[in-house]
Order: sequence, then structure tokens, then C-alpha cells
Amino acid sequence: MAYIEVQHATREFRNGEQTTVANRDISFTVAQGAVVTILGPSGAGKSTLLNILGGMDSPTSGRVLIDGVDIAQFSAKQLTTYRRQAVGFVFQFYNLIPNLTARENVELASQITQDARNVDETLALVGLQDRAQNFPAQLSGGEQQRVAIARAVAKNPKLLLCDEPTGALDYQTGKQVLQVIQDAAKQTATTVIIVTHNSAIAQMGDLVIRINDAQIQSVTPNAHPTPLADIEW
Ligand SMILES: Nc1ncnc2c1ncn2[C@@H]1O[C@H](COP(=O)(O)OP(=O)(O)OP(=O)(O)O)[C@@H](O)[C@H]1O
Repeated sequence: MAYIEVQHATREFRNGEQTTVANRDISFTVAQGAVVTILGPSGAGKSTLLNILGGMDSPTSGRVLIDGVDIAQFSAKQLTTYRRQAVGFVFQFYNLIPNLTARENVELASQITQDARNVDETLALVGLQDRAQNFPAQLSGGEQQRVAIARAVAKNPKLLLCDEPTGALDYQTGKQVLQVIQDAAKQTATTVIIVTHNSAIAQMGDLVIRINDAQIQSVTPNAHPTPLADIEW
């Protein structure tokens, strides 16, 4: 059975007389443990889709089955539990708590789930075991993003959602961060979704979903994802 099954999901935003359709009749499936890239230009509807998958928003119509359960039907309370237990988020800007150390940032996230990973092992997974006692301001952008990845992975999520995770990083650091996401995902068998507007980065996915003008343009399985070392942009 597919791990994610989105069926005819549409998300409209109404503002007075005006209606914006951010996602229109979106359907696709994702196998457990896959790394999926969602590619599309600005305004295509990528973040809207990611927010729906992460339980931060719900579609106006359609079904969003995660592990066989339709989260589109969830109440606000059920969505809160889903976000806490099942989903890890990595954003373009790292959103770390500035007055907590790297370790404390990760620990805080691990405390809200029952099935959390070991904090120090997770920091080691992203190569930051020696920087655990540093505050975010003492870390580079790439290191801060790695803390954010550790924070997301420490929850032991079923789903790791990354919205433009390299958007604020230089080329080399961006590559390293994507490698960390890919390695962490494969080692923990987590299903990962990475939103990007960069078609080169999209080639790292086991599945590449192209979105344009709120609609799916193509869903392409990638039997041989390009190794990050070979990706240039
Ligand atoms: N809360 C909202 N209210 C009204 N319109 C919205 C809302 N959220 C998104 N939209 C609209 O939906 C469309 C898709 O937005 P979305 O943020 O999903 O695109 P995106 O592909 O993630 O873009 P970007 O790459 O620039 O982040 C846009 O036209 C946007 O203005």
C-alpha cells in the first residue's frame, strides 16, 4: 500500500469576492521511505501542498491518505496530534530558538513525542556532535540548518517535510545539507518531501513531482536518482 495517497485534492482560498485556487485536483502516491521532490515556479502551489501533507492546512475537497488514514477529515485536535507525532519540518529559515543550545533545541522537539530518538545520536547523525553546546548564533547557516534537521528527525517522524531547505544557503553548503537530509532519511527509513524551485536539485528524488499553476504537470519515478555529488546548479 502506498504510504501517501493524495486523491483529487483541491485547496481554494476565498478572500471576499476573490477565490484563489492554490491546488487543483492534485493526485499522486508515494511509497514509504521514498525521497520525493516537488518542483515548480513561485506561486505554483508547492507550499500549500506541503502544508496540507503536514497537517497545517486541509484541502477544500479531496482525500489525503497518510498510512491509510484520511487526514483531510481530521479535526483541529487530531491535526495537532498528527503534526506532533508524525511530521518533522525543515524550513528555509531554520527557526531555531536562539537562547537554547543546539542540543536543547533538539531535545525540546524530542520531548513532545513518545517515540523520540536519542538526542545525541541524532546530533551525531547530522555531524554536529561537537557543536551540541553552541547557541544558534555561534553556528554557520549550514550548521543551523543541520540542527533544524536533527530537531525534525529526533521526533522520529513518519514524514519529513522540507520547504526550500537550501534557500538561504550557498551552493556547497546547500549540497551538504541535502546530503544530510538524504542520509538521515535513508538511515531512518523516513519518507521525505523536499520542495524546491531548482530543477537540478529535484533530480535527487526517487519521485519527482512537477507542479505548475496549481496543477500536477508530471509525476516521474526516478529509478536512478542523481547522487548529490553529481548535481550542479
Ligand atoms: N493563505 C492564503 N490565502 C490566500 N491565498 C493564498 C494563501 N496561501 C497561498 N495562497 C495563494 O496560493 C497560490 C500558491 O501559493 P504557494 O505558497 O503554495 O506557492 P509556492 O509554489 O509555494 O510558491 P513559492 O515558491 O513562491 O513559495 C499563490 O497564488 C498564493 O498567493
